[in-house]
Amino acid sequence: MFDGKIAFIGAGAIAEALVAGLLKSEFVESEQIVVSNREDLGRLNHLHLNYGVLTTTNKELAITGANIVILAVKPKDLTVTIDDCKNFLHEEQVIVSLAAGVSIQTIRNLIGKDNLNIVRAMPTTSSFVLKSATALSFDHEVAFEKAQLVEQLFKQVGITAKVEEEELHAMTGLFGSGPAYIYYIVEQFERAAMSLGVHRDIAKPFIQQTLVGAVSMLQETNNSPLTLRKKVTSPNGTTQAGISILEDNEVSNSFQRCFLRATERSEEIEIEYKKWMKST
Ligand SMILES: NC(=O)C1=CN([C@@H]2O[C@H](COP(=O)(O)OP(=O)(O)OC[C@H]3O[C@@H](n4cnc5c(N)ncnc54)[C@H](O)[C@@H]3O)[C@@H](O)[C@H]2O)C=CC1
Ligand SMILES: O=C(O)[C@@H]1CCC=N1
Repeated sequence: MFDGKIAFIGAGAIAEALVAGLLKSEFVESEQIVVSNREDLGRLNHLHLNYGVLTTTNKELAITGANIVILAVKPKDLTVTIDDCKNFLHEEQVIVSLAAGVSIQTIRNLIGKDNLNIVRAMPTTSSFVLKSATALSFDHEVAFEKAQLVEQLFKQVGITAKVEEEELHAMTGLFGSGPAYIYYIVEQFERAAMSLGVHRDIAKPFIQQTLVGAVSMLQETNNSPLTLRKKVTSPNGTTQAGISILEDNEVSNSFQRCFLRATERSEEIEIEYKKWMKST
C-alpha cells in the first residue's frame, strides 16, 4: 500500500487502464489519485464517477503534493503539457512519462530543471486487468528509492522489465502496441465465424477460450510455440490446409514488417522531437 499521491496528466485510455488496475490491486485508494486533462470534462466525470478519483483541469492543483506524476498524453501534446506543468514539477517527485518515443533527455530539456527523477514507462491497456507487461527505463539521476517506487507501482498491474532507453523503441513496437495485434487477430476470428455461420453467442466464448487455452499451454507446458503448433497440425489435415494459406500470403513476413514498422515509428517520434527542439 502506497500512502502518497499520484497525479495523472492526461485522462485517456492508458490513464484509465492504470487507474483501474491500481485501484483493483489496492496499491492506492481513489482519494490518492488525481487525474487532469486539458478540457474534456466528460472524460474527467467518467473517471470520477467510475473510480471515485479526484479530477481537475487545473494542473497546479493536480501536481501539488503529488509524489508521482504520470504524463499520459500523446507525444504530440507533450510539449504543451510539460509547459503547463513545469513550474510545479520538482526534485522530490518522480515524473513518469508514458509517451512513446520521447526521450528522457527531451523531457528533461522541456522541463528545464536539474536533478529531476525522470522515468519512462511503456505499460499496456491490460493494466486494467492487472496483466500489463511494462517496460521501464530510468534516467541515471533517478534516486534509488524513487526507482523502486515506480517499479513497485507497475508491478501492481502486471509484469515489468527494466531496459536501456534505446530498447524502449522495440519494447513499444512489440509490447506497448502488442494487445492491438492480438485484438486484430480476434477481429479476424469474429469475421470468419460470422461468415461461416457460427452463432455469435458461441463464437465469442470459443474465440476467447482458444486464446486463453493457447496462452495457458505456453505458460504451463515447457513446449515452444512451434512444438505446440505441430501438435495441432495433422498431416494433410485442416490446420495444415489453413496454415498453408498464411504461408502462401507471407503472413509471417507481414508480422515481422508490422513489428519493425511500429518500432521504427517510435524511433521517428524521437527524431522528430529532437529536430523540433533544435529548431526552437
Ligand atoms: N494506449 C496505449 O495502449 C498506450 C499508450 N501509451 C502512451 O500514453 C500516452 C497516452 O495515450 P492514450 O491514453 O492512448 O491517449 P488518449 O488520446 O486516449 O489520451 C490522451 C489524453 O491526454 C489529454 N491531453 C491532451 N493534451 C493535454 C494537455 N495539454 N494537458 C492535459 N491533458 C491533455 C487528452 O485530453 C486525453 O485525455 C501516449 O503518449 C502513448 O504513447 C503508452 C503505452 C500504451
Ligand atoms: O500507438 C501508440 O503510439 C501507443 C504506444 C503503444 C501503444 N499505444
